[in-house]
Amino acid sequence: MAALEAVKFVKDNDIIGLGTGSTAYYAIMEIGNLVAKGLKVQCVPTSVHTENLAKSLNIPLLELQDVNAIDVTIDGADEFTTGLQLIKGGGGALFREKIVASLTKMEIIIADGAKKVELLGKFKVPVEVVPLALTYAIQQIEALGGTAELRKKSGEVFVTDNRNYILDADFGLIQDPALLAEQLNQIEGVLAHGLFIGLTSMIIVGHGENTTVYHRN
Ligand SMILES: O=C[C@H](O)[C@H](O)[C@H](O)COP(=O)(O)O
Repeated sequence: MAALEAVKFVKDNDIIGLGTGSTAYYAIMEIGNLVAKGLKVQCVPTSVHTENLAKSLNIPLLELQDVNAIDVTIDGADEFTTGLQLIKGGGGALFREKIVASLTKMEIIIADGAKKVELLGKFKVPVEVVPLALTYAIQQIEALGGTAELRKKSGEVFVTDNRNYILDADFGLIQDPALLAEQLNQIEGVLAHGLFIGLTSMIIVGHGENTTVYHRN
């Protein structure tokens, strides 16, 4: 329901950012339906997985490096506050998602109500790190009071679409996400992290057949 509500903001001739994950999937499927019925949009995927899904639906695509601005992006989140702060990157797509969000005029997050929190941080903060900087980045995260665990999938080190690693960083409940976001940005070798602060226009939360919308103040 949240995905269908979000897709109502998509108009003919828009450039649309396509998020990544099991929630964004529903929005991409709906955009595919509308494109098949004649909607004229061009889309920017936030991951290789989303790119492949969009191609399978014949959704016209643009390369991220060729785009100056994006009208609407629909993406998911791993945690959110009603103040529109997010943790993203549970699926490892955080870097492209952050570039796309930063280029986007209306960033719409769609999520299940169970992801709503008072304070971010129960979900570990994904930090994408250039492999050479792994040990240094772990030291720096520890110096900030966190612990960092190298993400693995099926027993193998998880490698992002950009050929980097993910550290899942635990800082406990985060009192000042904007400050932590800046501190993580200062670590050499960190490409991006999953704290999305000041990037979201609205969050649409699905509850069964109903939705609740949180707007930027
Ligand atoms: O890297 C993945 C993205 O940030 C997703 O938007 C996030 O992990 C939420 O995914 P899902 O909708 O599958 O819970």
